[in-house]
Amino acid sequence: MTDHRLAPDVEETAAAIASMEIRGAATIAAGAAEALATQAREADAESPEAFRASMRAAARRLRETRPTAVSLPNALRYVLRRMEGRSVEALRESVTDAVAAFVAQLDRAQEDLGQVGANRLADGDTVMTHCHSTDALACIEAAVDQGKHIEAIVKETRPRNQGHITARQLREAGVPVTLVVDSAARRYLNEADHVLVGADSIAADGGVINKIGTSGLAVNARERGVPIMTAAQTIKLHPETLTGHTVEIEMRAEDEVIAPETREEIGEIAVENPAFDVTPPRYMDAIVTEHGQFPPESIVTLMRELFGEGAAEPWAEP
Ligand SMILES: O=P(O)(O)OC[C@H]1O[C@H](OP(=O)(O)O)[C@H](O)[C@@H]1O
Repeated sequence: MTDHRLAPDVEETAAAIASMEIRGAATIAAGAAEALATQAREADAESPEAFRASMRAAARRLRETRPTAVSLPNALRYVLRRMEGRSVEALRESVTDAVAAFVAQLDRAQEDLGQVGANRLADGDTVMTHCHSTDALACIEAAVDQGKHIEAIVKETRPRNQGHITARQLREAGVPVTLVVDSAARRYLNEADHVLVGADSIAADGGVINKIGTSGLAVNARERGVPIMTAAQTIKLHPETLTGHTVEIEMRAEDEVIAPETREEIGEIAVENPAFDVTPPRYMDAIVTEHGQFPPESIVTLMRELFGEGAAEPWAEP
């Protein structure tokens, strides 16, 4: 492998993230970090500069896969900022150490926020979920571990039906599950004590960027008086929003919404498939992180503390 060539694992991981075989903000972050570790191990760069260039190229390839979950650039930034050393060997080691530290931190953060989220749930509660979020599931699983009986109403989450993954994992955790179509959510809010969702990005104003349908669910939950929380480890905090940038919402392929043959039968129509939406902070009761729970409007203080150094792009060509 020469200097700028990407390790096959980087290409494979990038393709898997784009196709959503690897999906979910935290899982994407871990997958991307691990691909950087493989790049570091397999790069046969002859000079430190060539090694650095090959790491930047790998990070650029991973960065371009999906635009919305900020955990991806945050992971790449975490690793590249810790790349240091005067020799290729030293650089290599700094990258693999950074990746190991990053992945350990992700796991720890999820465990810690799970405890915080679990404390908000009471024995006998029914929780409504949307999409599939490992951070959100950590809260329910921790509540079950605390000995609480929790039941779940799981929205299927069109078009990709990640609700099926949630349903399976909750069943494995011993949680009784009722699966409903997305449009049944308001009706079933009558039976829910909490709505619990994950996040792909959290903006500085406390806006929660999560799977499409979250904002409508939040408005309905508020109308019904059901509290809604988002479980989001701090890797989901979006540093660019500190300086007024907005979060790009991914538009996915039209054939995720309608099969080409069916569309053909209908005739000339437009189809749009945004993957995410933004829930304004006033409709969200709490953001649960590994540092405790926050009212959405105050998340900016944590963001400044953890990401105040800005959103530089260490993968850019110098
Ligand atoms: O990090 P965790 O909590 O696992 O997932 C966070 C979010 O990532 C998912 O996006 P997608 O399915 O990749 O589009 C969902 O929107 C979910 O709430």
